[in-house]
Amino acid sequence: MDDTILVLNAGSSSIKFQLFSVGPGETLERRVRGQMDGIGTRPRLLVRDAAGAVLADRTYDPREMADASQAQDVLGAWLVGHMGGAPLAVGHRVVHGGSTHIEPVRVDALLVEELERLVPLAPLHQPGNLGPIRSILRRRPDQFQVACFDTAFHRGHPELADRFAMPDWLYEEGVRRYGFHGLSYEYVASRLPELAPEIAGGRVVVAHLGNGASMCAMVDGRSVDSTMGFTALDGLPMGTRPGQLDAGVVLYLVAQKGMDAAALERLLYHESGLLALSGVSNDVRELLASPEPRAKMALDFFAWRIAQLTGALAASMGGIDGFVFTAGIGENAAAIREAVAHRLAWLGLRLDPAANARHGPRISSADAAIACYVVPTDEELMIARHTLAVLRQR
Ligand SMILES: Nc1ncnc2c1ncn2[C@@H]1O[C@H](COP(=O)(O)OP(=O)(O)O)[C@@H](O)[C@H]1O
Ligand SMILES: CC(=O)OP(=O)(O)O
Ligand SMILES: [Mg+2]
Repeated sequence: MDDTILVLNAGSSSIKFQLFSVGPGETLERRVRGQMDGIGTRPRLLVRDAAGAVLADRTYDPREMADASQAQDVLGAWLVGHMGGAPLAVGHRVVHGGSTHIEPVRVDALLVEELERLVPLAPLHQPGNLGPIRSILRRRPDQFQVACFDTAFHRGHPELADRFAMPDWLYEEGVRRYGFHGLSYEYVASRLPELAPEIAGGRVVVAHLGNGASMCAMVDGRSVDSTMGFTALDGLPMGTRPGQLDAGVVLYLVAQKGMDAAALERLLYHESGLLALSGVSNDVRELLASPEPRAKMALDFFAWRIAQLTGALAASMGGIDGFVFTAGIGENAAAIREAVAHRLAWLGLRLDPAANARHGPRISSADAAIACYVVPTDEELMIARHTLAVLRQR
């Protein structure tokens, strides 16, 4: 196992992992790819080898896997049993790096302590990211571990995109628009020169549509704006998060409804979004299959907000040359892509229905003014590249 890199990516609805072997010339070759999802509802562990053959496919009783920390324990046990030894390094996605942590960095106890302070800024993710780091640090203190930050790719934003219109002291203490899904955007940016050379150097909106969803304004492969802000609550509506919200709603809930921080956190991170609008599910697969009018309304709301915020990001870039869909919904839901394109027809986004149905890569029609692509993301590969680089710098 001493030539492998293990990568863990804990998202809001899943824990993904991949095992890579480091080949000659520092190439990374995927050996195993797995995912634990449906945590709390229909927990399922699905693991495949590089050729796609299923290595494990197990479902669990939701009562024995009600939260992410139980899922981590089960996954940890599976990995220990199947990896046959310690990897060269473990790379982790850490959703919030705050204003000080930008570059991927080797993990030590002090770092974990600092990242722990950011838990209130990413309560849905940071605990799930730090749990495995802490547990490996405890069991195998010498294991080389690297933290890669979801906020890093956005740290070069111009001042206007980095600020709220609020007093300076808040900005100074870190109340800024960070942006997230940066590892995904960084990976997409690395793929564009090969997959979409005509837009790679131009102005591109990348839509990362998963259970968490955001969009990035990318100019020449660099992020200049994002729909997410201080936390992963801003911007688009998501599985269980509302997206952009008038701050007056929060004041009203506190002053008139007596909600405390814990109740607000539950409402804003777990009980809003597509789940609340539809009353059916946070999972777009279920919403697409549902006959409920509210499920259709929730999906309309999603597409409408994506279209609206595309206008905002295009304004940040002074125009738009390309649009890229990625992540669970963006890569798989042709109907959502079609609904977004329909609402952006005025901007010149038009799809080729056959290409859209086969999920790309290029899905825009020949007469479209904006080139449109589906680019499957690979946050784990991005993390593995960073992890190897930090390991070699040692
Ligand atoms: N075939 C599909 N059709 C529509 N939506 C899908 C499909 N497959 C996955 N999804 C959506 O993708 C979401 C998960 O995306 P993913 O990027 O893995 O999320 P996260 O990393 O936030 O856990 C699911 O909630 C589901 O709504
Ligand atoms: C930042 C974020 O929302 O991540 P995810 O989509 O993995 O939940
Ligand atoms: Mg994700």
